[in-house]
Amino acid sequence: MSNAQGPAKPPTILQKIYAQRQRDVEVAIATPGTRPEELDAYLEMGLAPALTSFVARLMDNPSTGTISPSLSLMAEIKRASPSKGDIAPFVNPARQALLYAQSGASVISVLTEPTWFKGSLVDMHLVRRAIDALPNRPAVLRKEFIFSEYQIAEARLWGADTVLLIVAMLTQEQLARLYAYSLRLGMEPLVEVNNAAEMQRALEIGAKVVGVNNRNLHDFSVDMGTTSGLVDMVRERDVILCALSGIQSSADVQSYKAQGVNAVLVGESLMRAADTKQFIKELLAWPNV
Ligand SMILES: O=C(O)c1ccccc1NCC(=O)[C@H](O)[C@H](O)COP(=O)(O)O
Repeated sequence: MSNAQGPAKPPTILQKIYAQRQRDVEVAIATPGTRPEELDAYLEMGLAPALTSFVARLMDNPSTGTISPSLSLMAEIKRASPSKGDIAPFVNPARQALLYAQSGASVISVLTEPTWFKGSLVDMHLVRRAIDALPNRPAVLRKEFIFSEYQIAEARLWGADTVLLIVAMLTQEQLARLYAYSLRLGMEPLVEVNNAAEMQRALEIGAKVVGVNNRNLHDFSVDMGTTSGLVDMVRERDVILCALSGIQSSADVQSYKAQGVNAVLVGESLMRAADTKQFIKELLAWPNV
């Protein structure tokens, strides 16, 4: 297809995922039992489980209060991805979450997108159930491509403490509206950015937790300097800064720590680790874990 501007560009992976998720949500909202009014009724009945504070949990890790405070870990459950294909398709998310929790993770991120990541709300719910009774349990993040209040209500009902809002996918009006709705349900979102303009948009809505994705979601390229390049924009602000994607070694983590980054989100390298606990021990170098 072409127009006056020349041939139409093929959709990026982010656009493809967004289009598929719109179709998925249309089916869910038309299905008896999961219509929006039913989700609202469950929320009004107080059926969503108790929340833990994402912000408080991110500020707390096994090195908090020591002479060498380090950054916090958001540990991800990731069966597959568009860039890598299958990573750990047969993982038991509940068991993996327990390993993460026992290793000192502050947050457990669960990809719930089914087509490219092979995730689900069932995975997230079972993660929540597995860690629910632990003292000072990690917060649960619904890692999703969110464009509607409906997905945030689903997240809250199925046990999330926070949700991901990807600035690149949303208009500023949508971003502000979804951010406000998430706060109304008691969840401070993780707002994801990939460049200075997106960081500016996140700061404009008053985001308290901002994640810089080192992975460009349009072409899959990973640049670990993406986070470093945006650190100065939040230095004097009351913002928790997180580095997302591509983190594989303690050198990566130490470098972000030195730059003032507060947390790292790690998926693939944790899912591929032969010994998850040992890997986290080496990666984060927290005392007493
Ligand atoms: O991981 C991908 O290939 C991907 C492609 C398109 C959109 C999102 C994608 N990943 C989501 C994430 O942000 C990562 O799962 C997360 O940051 C962890 O990254 P990693 O440690 O590199 O697995």
